[in-house]
Amino acid sequence: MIRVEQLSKHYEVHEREPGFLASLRSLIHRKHRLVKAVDDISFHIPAGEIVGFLGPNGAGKTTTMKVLTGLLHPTSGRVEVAGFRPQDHKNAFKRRISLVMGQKSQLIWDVPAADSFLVNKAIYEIEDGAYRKTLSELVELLELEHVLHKPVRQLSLGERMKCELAASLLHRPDILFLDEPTIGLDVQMQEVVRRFILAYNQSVGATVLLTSHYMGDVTALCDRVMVIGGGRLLYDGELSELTERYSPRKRIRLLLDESGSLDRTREILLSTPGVTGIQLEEYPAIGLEVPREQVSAISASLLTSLPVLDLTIEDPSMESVIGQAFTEKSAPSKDCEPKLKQAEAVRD
Ligand SMILES: Nc1ncnc2c1ncn2[C@@H]1O[C@H](COP(=O)(O)OP(=O)(O)OP(=O)(O)O)[C@@H](O)[C@H]1O
Repeated sequence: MIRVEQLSKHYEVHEREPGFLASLRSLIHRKHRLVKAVDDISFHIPAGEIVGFLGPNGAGKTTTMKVLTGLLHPTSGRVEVAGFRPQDHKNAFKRRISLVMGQKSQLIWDVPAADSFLVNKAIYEIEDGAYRKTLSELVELLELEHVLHKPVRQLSLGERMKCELAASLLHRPDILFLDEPTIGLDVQMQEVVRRFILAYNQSVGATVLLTSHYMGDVTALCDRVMVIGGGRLLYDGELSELTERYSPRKRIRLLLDESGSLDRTREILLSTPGVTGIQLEEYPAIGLEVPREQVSAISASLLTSLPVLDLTIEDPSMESVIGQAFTEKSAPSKDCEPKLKQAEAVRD
């Protein structure tokens, strides 16, 4: 559905030093610097898949999305989306895709969202029956009934985001590019948007490429992730594998019965092989780290040696996993090199 081969997008930026004289000098001698926003990346996303596109600020995620939707021309490489070259701007292509940018609004600020929807109806030439049917489905799924007729500027961020999603999906695209769709939303609203994306993916069979800094979005929606940094694709594979590779430890949280003594607890933890990162500051709540493959054995042992009221096992945050992936990429070990290279091959 989406095929990207050796895509690069480079910008030549004019650099000017501060100050009046430097401004004058730059009129004659212009200094340029090449910014490799996207640098030789290849991947393939089959129909119906939801893929998380992760990376730090300035990594090249938005640039890639803009190339995939035809907003930017690639400097080099081949891009094919639903059989189209996005840069050809064919109407048939535009009807298949949608780009939702959490940071940018497509709704008209001073009029109700319902009016913006009518504008989209006209742009995409949606016929009346199909429009009414899709609109009523979207209004129900996103619970938009009470906000549809208020001017957009009076809506809360969450209400506006739901209207943005509805506006973007009225033409029932089957390929979605979602750039930070939950940015700034509270936890409850993030959950509503996630559930909606999943429901849309399942009902339309839509292919989704999603960027987000909220790892909750990624873990809830994506089995596969691509990690980009400095314009290069650093990882392309299963989310679970990324977590296992770059985070070989899990966290165990324990809540103990206060009848036990702190000193005795410390002694037991220190004498349990594999336990590190012991946090006792909030005793009787305790945090510790254990090797991933020993998590069951150590949990079982702690349940017998300590007066445990509650035990939870957690994966590390995705931020720390990605941070680790970046550290290793800058100084790759023999072990991680093949996996990182795998990202450079096109997936079948
Ligand atoms: N029009 C442009 N001219 C010059 N450089 C640009 C331009 N657009 C983007 N860049 C640069 O390209 C790089 C990638 O930017 P991009 O917006 O794709 O990053 P991103 O991964 O989406 O980051 P964020 O998470 O902050 O949105 C950045 O270094 C950015 O400054």
